[in-house]
Amino acid sequence: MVVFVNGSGMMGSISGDDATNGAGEEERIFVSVRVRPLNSKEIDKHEQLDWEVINNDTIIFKSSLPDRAMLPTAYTFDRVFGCNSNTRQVYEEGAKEVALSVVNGINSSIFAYGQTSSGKTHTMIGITEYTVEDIYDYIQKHDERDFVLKFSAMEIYNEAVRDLLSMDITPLRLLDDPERGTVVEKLTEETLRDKSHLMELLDICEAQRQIGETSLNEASSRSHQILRLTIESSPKHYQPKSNSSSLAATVNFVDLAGSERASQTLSAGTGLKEGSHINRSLLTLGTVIRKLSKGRNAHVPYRDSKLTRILHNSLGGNARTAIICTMSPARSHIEQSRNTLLFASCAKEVATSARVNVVMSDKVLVKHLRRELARLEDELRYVDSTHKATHLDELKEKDTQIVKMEKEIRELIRQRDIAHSRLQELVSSVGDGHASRQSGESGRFLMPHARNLYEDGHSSRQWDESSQYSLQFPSTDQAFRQWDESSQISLRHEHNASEEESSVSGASVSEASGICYQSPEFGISKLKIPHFSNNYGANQQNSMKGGRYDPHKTYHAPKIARSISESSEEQCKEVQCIEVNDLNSNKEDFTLLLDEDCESLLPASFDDNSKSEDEPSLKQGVGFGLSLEHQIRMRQAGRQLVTPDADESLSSGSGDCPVPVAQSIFQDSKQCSHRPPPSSRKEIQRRPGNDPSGNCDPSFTDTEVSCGVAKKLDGSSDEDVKVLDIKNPDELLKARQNSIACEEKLRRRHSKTVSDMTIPSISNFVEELKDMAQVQYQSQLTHEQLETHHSLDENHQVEKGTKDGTNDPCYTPSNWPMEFEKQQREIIVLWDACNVSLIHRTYFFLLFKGEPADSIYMEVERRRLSFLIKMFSQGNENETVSSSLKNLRREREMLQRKMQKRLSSKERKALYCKWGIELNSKQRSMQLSQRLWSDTKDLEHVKESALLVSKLIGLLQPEKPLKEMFGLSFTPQGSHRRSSSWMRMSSFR
Ligand SMILES: Nc1ncnc2c1ncn2[C@@H]1O[C@H](COP(=O)(O)OP(=O)(O)OP(=O)(O)O)[C@@H](O)[C@H]1O
Repeated sequence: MVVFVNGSGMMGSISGDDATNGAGEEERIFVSVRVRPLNSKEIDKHEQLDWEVINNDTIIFKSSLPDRAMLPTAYTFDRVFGCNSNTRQVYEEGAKEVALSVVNGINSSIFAYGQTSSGKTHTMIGITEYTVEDIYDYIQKHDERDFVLKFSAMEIYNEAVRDLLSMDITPLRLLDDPERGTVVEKLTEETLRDKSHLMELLDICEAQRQIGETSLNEASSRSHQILRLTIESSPKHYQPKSNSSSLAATVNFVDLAGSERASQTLSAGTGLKEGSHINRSLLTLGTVIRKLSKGRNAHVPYRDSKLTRILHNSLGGNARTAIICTMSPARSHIEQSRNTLLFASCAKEVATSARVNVVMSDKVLVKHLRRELARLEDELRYVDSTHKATHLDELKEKDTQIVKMEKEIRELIRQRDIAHSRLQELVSSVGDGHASRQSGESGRFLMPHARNLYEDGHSSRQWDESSQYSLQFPSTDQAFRQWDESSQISLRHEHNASEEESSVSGASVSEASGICYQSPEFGISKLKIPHFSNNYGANQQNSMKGGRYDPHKTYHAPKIARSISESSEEQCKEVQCIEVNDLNSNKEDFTLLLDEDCESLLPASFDDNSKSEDEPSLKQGVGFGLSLEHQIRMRQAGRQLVTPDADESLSSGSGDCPVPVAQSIFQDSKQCSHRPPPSSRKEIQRRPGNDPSGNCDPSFTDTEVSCGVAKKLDGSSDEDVKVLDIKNPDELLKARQNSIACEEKLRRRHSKTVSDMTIPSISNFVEELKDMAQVQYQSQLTHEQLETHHSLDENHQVEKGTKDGTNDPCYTPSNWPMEFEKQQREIIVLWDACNVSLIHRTYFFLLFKGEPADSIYMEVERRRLSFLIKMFSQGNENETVSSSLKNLRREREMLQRKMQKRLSSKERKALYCKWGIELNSKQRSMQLSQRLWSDTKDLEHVKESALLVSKLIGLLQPEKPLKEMFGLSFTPQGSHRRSSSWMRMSSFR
């Protein structure tokens, strides 16, 4: 409940927040009785004192009259004041606590009830003054709050409400406000300036009050007077945590008219009417008090009189109430005194529920709202700042997470790079390990497995004699016809193979030995196809277990990638072979390996733009048509050729067949059975010397071949090699028959080159060239050593070598510039005739420009191309040419697409004009692609073709000396080659 006091002084009640006001507790009306002393008239009449205050709360009737014997003798109230009690004491002990509740926001009322001249006015004047004094004293002590005191005064005379602070005697209406209750319309409410101001107003009220002379009181108050003091208070400074409530409460000082009977007042006329109104209000007051004293369920007739209507809240509402009943002790007033005590007794039973009122005037409300607004704004700023702080914290946390993740990513990238580097190291170290462990072991071959190459350096396993082997042999009749028996003996001795088995087809074959043989004519040989038991399917396995190699099937490179994690138990026994028909799947396997582990091996000269959907095989091949494994092997082969074992074994060799050398190569070759497939099945079947029984396949087209140099091993003349008649395939074939191994490799390279659209990196291209040159160099060197070892005419050889330089692997003709041009033109023609890859031509053309050291590379290339010419002339021409043309066409298509990607529109137009292509023609880029390397006689055209191709494939700075860039130098060291030829191998690297 909130008491609202407006500016007009109207009072009412509205619903409020009781929780903030304190729960109202029922409190009985504080009832006290004050007995005044006998006045002069009573003294004069010698009035008997029938009442005696025996203590602070009890008054007794001590009359000795017989008719009064039935009366109660004692009345007990909250407080009883005797004749000697002064008003101060009455205030302090009977009214102060209730009256000062107003400063705490609690409405209060102090009533004075009693018959006329009993001392009501006398008491209430004193109570009012003392209360005012204490209120101002309280205000003075509570300077933390602002107080506003307002005063109003009214009287109810003849049931008319009159404003005692106004000269207007027009009765005031009572209004019923649904929120504030009964309000007195237009009642004057003065805001007090100070205490004196209040005193002045009190004087005015006293002067205004209806006073009449009665028989009992010369200045009898004929009306009910209500003095109303309203106190509003609020804290001076807003303090959110403290009590900042604004309070407003009213204290009513009610001086009732005398409750005597009209007859007692001896009044008549106006006095009678006056008395009837007085009694009506008092009768209603008594009824209300009596009703309230019996409980609140009964109807309380507040509205029966204006007095009870106005004092509704003070009697049965939220106000604290104190009633001071005054009485005369004189026997003559015994009846009125008894009635007063009866009224007091009823009032003592009435309870009210006082509550603290948070009172808001408009001004206070505005002030309060402003303060509340400020508080909310402060809170909003606080919340906003807190929210911002939280948001910033979240951002900081996310930033920290991002930094952490970036760090992890960098770490993962670093680990990946380390893994790649480690992989490369392992690949190299494993290869080296194989080479070093193979030499000098007789009867057993270290059989590396492709998988092991990528595992660790201890992956080499002894060749298991229980394994199934099949052998493949040189692909020409000549190879077998010229087979030297001594080599078979040596091999049998070396590998404990059965002679019977070795003599099959005129060539040594042993299913159990798994050896390779070297033809003295061809300078190399090798081959083994270890058994195919695992990973190749039961049919294949069964077909090979009996030593029967199906000549109608071709086999080639093993699966590498999948083998990395497989059981090592299997690794020494079999090398997986895959039919050529499975080439695609094999490629996928290899791709898998490279994708996962060998990405770092990709040539750096290709940027990301070089990748396209058209070139998914970029990673499928590393190097120029040769596998990574092959490159490793080739390096091993080079080392094997110059190991001390080779020298020691010279004596066991015979003639032109250097067994140790052959063995070295052979052993090495055994590691490399995972090679590309033959070009076709027909090719195998047509090969001379092919054993149709199936025990061996002399074609060994699906085996890895180490390149020897026929001309030096079979003693053929230098001219046979160096002077090529490309118009005479038969002659070419005859001249190259002694280099079958090399041819095989070249053929494989050719096959690989034309069949694989991978753009080889120039670095790998160079590596292979160096391998090739290295083999040739060593072959020549070995041949020279063999001749010396077998006590040939050394002087003659030295003289011959010195004379014509042919004993020097790095021999360069004195007229090399002219010779170079001649060979270059020859090679260009051969490239075109063999449908060699344009990229290969480009690399080669840009690398070798006529320096003396280029001679060996030119020689190698010429041999390779000569071999291809021979291949074309062996009845396989149609198929081989078709295949090479097909791949060349694919390469041109790839280059065409590159034009679209790497060349701007402007550049393309310039090229079309330069190359004589109509700008309005269709498929201009294809036309340009078709014209690349098309004119073999125009060296300028060749050069432009090379430069354009190099640009299309992303070769950086093709004009620069590429040979130096890629370490492709071949430095002859003729003066020391006999004593330290093996050391000179470093010059190839
Ligand atoms: N306790 C008292 N001590 C001394 N004098 C008193 C006391 N009470 C009343 N009087 C005196 O009695 C006279 C009448 O008192 P008062 O006017 O207060 O009576 P009243 O009850 O108000 O009468 P009415 O109802 O007619 O107004 C006054 O002169 C007053 O001074």
